[in-house]
Amino acid sequence: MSKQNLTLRWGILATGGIAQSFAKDLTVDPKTRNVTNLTHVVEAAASSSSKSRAEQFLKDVDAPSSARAYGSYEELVKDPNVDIIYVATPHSHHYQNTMLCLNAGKHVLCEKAFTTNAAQAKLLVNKAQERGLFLMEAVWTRYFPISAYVRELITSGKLGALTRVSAANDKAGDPYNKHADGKHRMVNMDLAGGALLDLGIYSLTWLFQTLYLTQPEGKRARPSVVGSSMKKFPTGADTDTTILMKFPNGGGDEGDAQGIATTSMIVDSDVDGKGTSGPAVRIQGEKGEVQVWPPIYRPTKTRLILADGTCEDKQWPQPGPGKGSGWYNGFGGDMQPEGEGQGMFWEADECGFALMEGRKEGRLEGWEESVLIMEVMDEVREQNGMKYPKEVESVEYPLKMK
Ligand SMILES: NC(=O)C1=CN([C@@H]2O[C@H](COP(=O)(O)OP(=O)(O)OC[C@H]3O[C@@H](n4cnc5c(N)ncnc54)[C@H](OP(=O)(O)O)[C@@H]3O)[C@@H](O)[C@H]2O)C=CC1
Ligand SMILES: O=C1OC[C@@H](O)[C@H](O)[C@H]1O
Repeated sequence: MSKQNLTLRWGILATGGIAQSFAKDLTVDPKTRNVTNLTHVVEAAASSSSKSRAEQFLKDVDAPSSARAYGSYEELVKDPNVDIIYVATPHSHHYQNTMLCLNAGKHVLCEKAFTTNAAQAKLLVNKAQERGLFLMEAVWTRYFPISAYVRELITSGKLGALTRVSAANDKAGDPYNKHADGKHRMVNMDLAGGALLDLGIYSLTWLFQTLYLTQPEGKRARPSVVGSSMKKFPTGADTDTTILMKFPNGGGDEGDAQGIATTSMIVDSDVDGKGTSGPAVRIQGEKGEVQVWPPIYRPTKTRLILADGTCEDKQWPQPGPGKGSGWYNGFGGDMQPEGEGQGMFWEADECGFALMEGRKEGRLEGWEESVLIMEVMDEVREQNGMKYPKEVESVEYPLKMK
């Protein structure tokens, strides 16, 4: 029987940029997004650096005074009052950290990219299945109302059969000047850096949520990578990646659709930060198209253009008020407009709804799709000779990481 109400007690694993944003978003009143049966609480946080860092984190995110601070992840997963853990470490560590949580019997929301490769992702899924635990990759964008609107335009037939989706997630970070030492997680191979896993995942997300998720469940046809190209930083991490894909039945009865996913940390999809560069996602069907403005991981504007003359702009502000920014993107910069929440609460809500309903997977990106997207990224890396260090791609557990 499903539960009627839930207070979800979160443990935050790691205290970096996105952990701050996520924890602050948990404090946004759920009623501002019409959620009345679910509340979130930051119950505990852990830092691998020190207990005092976790204490400071809890203060910074306005956690209740009863929240516990731990100086190791191992202590956090033993806390009996934590229901679910948000894993907010670099990609390189997701497999080890998530496995630690699952082994301790905790539900997990793990930041994107899910793991460094599909083999690791499959093992996490197997573990969650075996232990009867909830596990979801934190692709927050999927749970936004703007994404629901776009998917509905497709499934209702308003755009007609889809022919092509192109999606660009470009975030100029000036790595050659600012991160030439190669230590920043975006360019550091030891931390599974690179545009593909960090930014390209969102371009793929738009391809998949429009051309794959919209196909009837059980009948979703596996897409293929037709080709790809990469430019690399001296460390070996990709700075620019372009992927061409074919989605069988992505165009419904009309057959295949094409997907073009691009990503860069050299150029920007939103050059002046004001939207002047135009849309970064175009979803094109035989009756018209819908466009999505950058940044495509947190978009707030769409334009629907139909062959019948319709041209409709919509704004999609995030509910709030948020707690100000702790918002950090790969190369710094504050993306959160004043008064708005970041928007990470939608995925947090999904975790709560799933637990109330007894579901183990996310509604809008289940295990099969997360693994499939990792397989696509594996293939693109393979095509371009991009390998992470052995221990980073290892499936051995436990493995002491750098
Ligand atoms: N959804 C979104 O919009 C965003 C998602 N992300 C994702 O979140 C994850 C973390 O990114 P972000 O918060 O920007 O990263 P940060 O570098 O800001 O934070 C990462 C944290 O991980 C912990 N950590 C553990 N081991 C290591 C290690 N060897 N090297 C560095 N840090 C380590 C540290 O916390 P401690 O010392 O406390 O243990 C550190 O503060 C990534 O998966 C990224 O893709 C990032 C930005 C935006
Ligand atoms: O998930 C993310 O979204 C915003 C980006 O700037 C950041 O690098 C990435 O990790």
